Amino acid sequence: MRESLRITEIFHSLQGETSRMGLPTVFVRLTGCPMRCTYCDSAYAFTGGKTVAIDDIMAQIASYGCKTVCVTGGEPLAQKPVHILFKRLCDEGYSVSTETGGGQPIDAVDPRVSRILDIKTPKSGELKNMLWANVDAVNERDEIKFVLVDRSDYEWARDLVREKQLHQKAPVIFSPVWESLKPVDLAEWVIADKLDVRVQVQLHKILWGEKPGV
Ligand SMILES: C[S@@+](CC[C@H](N)C(=O)[O-])C[C@H]1O[C@@H](n2cnc3c(N)ncnc32)[C@H](O)[C@@H]1O
Ligand SMILES: Nc1nc2[nH]cc(C(=O)O)c2c(=O)[nH]1
Ligand code: SF4
Ligand SMILES: [Mg+2]
Repeated sequence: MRESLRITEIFHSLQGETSRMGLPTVFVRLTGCPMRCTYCDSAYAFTGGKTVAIDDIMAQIASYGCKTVCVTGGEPLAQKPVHILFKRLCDEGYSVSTETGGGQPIDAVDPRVSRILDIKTPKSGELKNMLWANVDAVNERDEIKFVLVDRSDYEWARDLVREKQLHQKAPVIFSPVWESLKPVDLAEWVIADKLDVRVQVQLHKILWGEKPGV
C-alpha cells in the first residue's frame, strides 16, 4: 500500500516563526489535531483535508524549487506516516522543521529535523495534555516555544524557564497570541526580567494578515 497523509494545504511562503523567520519555506499542513487551544489560528485544519500519497507530497514540494520545509498542522505528529515524510525529506537534502503542540512524543522524529516544541500554557486550555517527557528530549537543534495569551501566561512561562533552566536545553521563544497580547508589552517584560529568550511576532501575519495559505 502506498503510504499517505491527510493534508489541509501545501504552500510556499516566508517562514513567519522561530529562528528560521524570513526564510522562503514550503509548508505542509497536516489535517487533524487532538488539542483545542483557545487561540488556534489553524482551526480550519481540524477536519477535512485530502488524503495524499507521500510520493505526491514530495513531488508537490519539489515543484517549488525551495529546499526548506516546515511540517505543521493541525498536529503533524498525530499521523504516524509523517515519520516516512521526515525521512524522505531529510534523505533528499531538505532542511526540515516541524511544529508540534507537545502532546505527542517527539522522540520518534528523525534526528535531522528541527523540532519546534510548544509548551502549552494555562490560558491555552491545553496544559493538561502536555507530555512533559518531551522537554527532556529536546536538543540544541530544537526550539522550545511558549505562545502567551496575557500577563498571567507570561509569568507562568517565565517562572518555568527559570526553574527548569529551559534556555540551557534549547533556544526558547516567547510569542504573543495574535491580537491578544500586545507585542510591545511582552518585549518590555522580557527586557525588565532579563530573560534569555527570543521574543517573536508572527511575520506572515504582519505581511499578509491572518489567512490560510501564507
Ligand atoms: C497552528 S500550530 C500547528 C502545530 C502544532 N499543533 C502546535 O501547536 O505547535 C503552529 C504554531 O502556531 C501557534 N499559534 C496558533 N495560533 C496562534 C495565534 N493565534 N497567535 C500566535 N501563535 C499561534 C501555535 O502555538 C504553534 O506554535
Ligand atoms: N508563513 C508562515 N509561517 C509559519 N510558521 C509556522 C506556521 C504554522 O502555522 O505552523 C506558519 C504559517 O502558517 N505561515
Ligand atoms: S495544538 Fe496547534 S493546531 Fe492544535 S489547537 Fe493548538 S495551536 Fe491549534
Ligand atoms: Mg500558522
